[in-house]
Amino acid sequence: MSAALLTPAEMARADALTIAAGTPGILLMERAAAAIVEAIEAAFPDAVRVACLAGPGNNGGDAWAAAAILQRRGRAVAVFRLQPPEKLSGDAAIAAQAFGNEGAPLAAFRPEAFDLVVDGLFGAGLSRALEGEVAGMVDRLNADPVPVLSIDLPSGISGLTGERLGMAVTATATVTFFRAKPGHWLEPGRSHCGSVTVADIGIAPVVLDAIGPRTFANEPALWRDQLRTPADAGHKYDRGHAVVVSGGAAQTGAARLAATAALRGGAGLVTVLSPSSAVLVNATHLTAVMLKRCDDRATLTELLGDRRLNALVLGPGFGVGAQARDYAEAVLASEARLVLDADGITSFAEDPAALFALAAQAADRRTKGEAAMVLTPHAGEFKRLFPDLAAADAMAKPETARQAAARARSIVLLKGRDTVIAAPDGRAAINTTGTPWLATAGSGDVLSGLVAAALAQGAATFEAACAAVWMHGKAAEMFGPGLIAEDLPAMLPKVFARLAAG
Ligand SMILES: NC(=O)C1=CN([C@@H]2O[C@H](COP(=O)(O)OP(=O)(O)OC[C@H]3O[C@@H](n4cnc5c(N)ncnc54)[C@H](O)[C@@H]3O)[C@@H](O)[C@H]2O)[C@@H](O)CC1
Ligand SMILES: Nc1ncnc2c1ncn2[C@@H]1O[C@H](COP(=O)(O)OP(=O)(O)O)[C@@H](O)[C@H]1O
Ligand SMILES: [K+]
Repeated sequence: MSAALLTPAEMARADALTIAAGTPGILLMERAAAAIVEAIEAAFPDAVRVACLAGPGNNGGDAWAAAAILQRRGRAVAVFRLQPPEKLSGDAAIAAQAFGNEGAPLAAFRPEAFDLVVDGLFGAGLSRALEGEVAGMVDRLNADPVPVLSIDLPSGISGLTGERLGMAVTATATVTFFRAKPGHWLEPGRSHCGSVTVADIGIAPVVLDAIGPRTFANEPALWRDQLRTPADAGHKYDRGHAVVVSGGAAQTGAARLAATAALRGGAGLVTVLSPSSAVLVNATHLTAVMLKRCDDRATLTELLGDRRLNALVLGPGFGVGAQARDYAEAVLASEARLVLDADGITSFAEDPAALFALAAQAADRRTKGEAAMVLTPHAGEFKRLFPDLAAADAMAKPETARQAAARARSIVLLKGRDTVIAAPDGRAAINTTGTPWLATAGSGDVLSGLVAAALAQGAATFEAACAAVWMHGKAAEMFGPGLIAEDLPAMLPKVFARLAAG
């Protein structure tokens, strides 16, 4: 549960359960303020003139409380507030009254007069778009180079969806409490947060049992126990046999990228299935990856009769059409799990329901109805299978992916900077790794191969997809600038070493 993300409503429940169990709200606020000050001391030790912007709710209360501590520690603190202390209520009123002066109206705030700005305007309670005086002020603040530390969330960012409600603060750093929120990881929220620190304010993790969060940060804690390391006396077949289907002679590179990634990702064996027309070109480029001829569905079905071939990638460079549909049907009728990507997805654009019915039958045959297919669309491909969900602008990305997964009875891995992986049972994970250098031809093919590697090695379908996405992003981070798709598989040994180090 350490990877759980809490929606603002769930976080309010965590607060309420903690308060009901005997911790006063003002104590939580004081601890939140102490965590903010600690973050300031670590990141901005030399900031002398500090402005604390205080909104009308408890986010403002945190700002008043932090202002008091900063002042005691010798910083020159000024509070600019939307409401004077006497107009506040609850814990925020207590914190504001304890500060010692009334602060100044927000209109008097000038960013250029400060070394650091603490943004305590709105957090979890943001309920509508920033407008008027506040919107203008945020605009001026964002245009000024002064660093900003946001309390809980950059004001204007929805903790639920990561959306900008009107206008939003662009922070240098954000300190949130107990657990991060989806809006810290979903774009554009993620880009507004700067570095995110999650502070312990004494909320007991046991409250999560009552809350039952369904959204997670995609971190190793979510899937580490599903990954296998080769056993001392292990055999290559213990690590599964991944299969990648190649396109015709002019489109073979994508399959080979996926195949290399599957092998580096730990599958014991990897075979490229190639149409006759492309066998020669594939043969010239493959070494550890094996090659087999396959020109029709009957051959594929026969090959999959060997149950050791347990995970298959279909789609990269394959071509859109009836043969892709036929092959997908053959794989979903077998015991192997399917990663359907790129052209494989597009081939079902005219009849997504047919694909979903095949996936449902395959899931029904598996233990506990576990998904037998991972769909790996980018936004454009997603729209082809789920046009109505893609059009529902107001829906948060995890919710969109979750509804798609339920409909397709499959794991849906919706790519982008904030890739989301969702399962039919409602779990959704937001990825935490990656760099914009991943936006390069062929990087999606590598990802498909990595998913197949984790499936081949026996990971549960949701966890396999999550692990692959994390490792793919981590490989890009560790490689750094200048990345092309070929570099990703080569980085995997370092990614595994990082994972092993904890
Ligand atoms: N006791 C607790 O429950 C704790 C709460 N904490 C803090 O409390 C915050 C949540 O507090 P609240 O629920 O009071 O919510 P906020 O302080 O985030 O905002 C709620 C207030 O802002 C107003 N508002 C919302 N959107 C607006 C807009 N666009 N323009 C103008 N006014 C707007 C609302 O009417 C309400 O008065 C968290 O973000 C966190 O910083 C922390 O102190 C930890 C403990
Ligand atoms: N700006 C970005 N930041 C981080 N990751 C990105 C970004 N843009 C794309 N990606 C990732 O790069 C990969 C691209 O996949 P895809 O769109 O299928 O490309 P291709 O078809 O060229 O292989 C996905 O894993 C996606 O999440
Ligand atoms: K804030």
